[in-house]
Amino acid sequence: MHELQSQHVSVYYGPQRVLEDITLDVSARTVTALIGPSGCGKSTFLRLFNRMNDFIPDCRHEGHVLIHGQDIYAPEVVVEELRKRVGMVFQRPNPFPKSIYDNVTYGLVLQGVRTKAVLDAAVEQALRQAALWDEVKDKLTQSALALSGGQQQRLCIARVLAVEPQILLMDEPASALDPISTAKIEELLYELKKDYTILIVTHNMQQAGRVSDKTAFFNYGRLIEYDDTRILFTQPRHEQTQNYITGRFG
Ligand SMILES: Nc1ncnc2c1ncn2[C@@H]1O[C@H](COP(=O)(O)OP(=O)(O)OP(=O)(O)O)[C@@H](O)[C@H]1O
Repeated sequence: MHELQSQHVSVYYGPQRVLEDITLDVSARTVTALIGPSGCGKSTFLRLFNRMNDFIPDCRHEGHVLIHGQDIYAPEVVVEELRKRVGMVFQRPNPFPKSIYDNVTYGLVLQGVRTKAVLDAAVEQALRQAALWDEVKDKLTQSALALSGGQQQRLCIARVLAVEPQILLMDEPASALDPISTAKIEELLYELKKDYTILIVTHNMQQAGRVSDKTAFFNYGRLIEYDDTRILFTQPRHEQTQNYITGRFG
């Protein structure tokens, strides 16, 4: 069974349709890159999977969005439970103005976990998974805001991982980072896909080529092409894809 499915999904902001009839299946434990020119609807598509678009007034969709075959917009779905299963990392690192430790434990504390040994273990595990443990293990009580941008972004990834989601949505997670931090995030994706299904929006073609198994190319709200990354970047079937990946527009 597919982990994520979008079946004939169209999305509207008020009267404006920004995604049109998107059908796409994503397998478990893969990285899928969403690419396309600015404004083509990548972030809107990403946000369907944790129902973040629910926060936007006048945003509505048609069609079905499924996780493990279940329609996540069905009335019986508890959105808070859904968001625990589907973590999200944003373009700019957004740590809370709290200690490194408190950032990582934030979600668990909200869930009612209070046992220090459990929280300690979760902090170490999440920071190791996010490839940050060695850099911060001696300063867990220091403010997260004192970390570098790249470290802050890995901390935000650790914060998401601590609540043990199954799916990670990443909206240009490396766009605000320097090349070394970007390389660390890319290495991390490679490790994380052993356990998680990852959707990542990126404007960086090389990055999409390096990190993803599948790539979906969007243009003007339509899914133009979706294929193995290797094929999409070397033998695209559509002229629009060819023009985009070779830098002729976007
Ligand atoms: N909150 C909103 N209200 C109204 N229109 C919106 C809203 N958010 C996005 N849009 C519009 O929906 C379309 C798709 O936007 P979206 O942010 O999903 O595109 P994107 O491909 O992620 O763009 P970018 O690469 O620039 O981040 C755009 O035309 C945008 O102006």
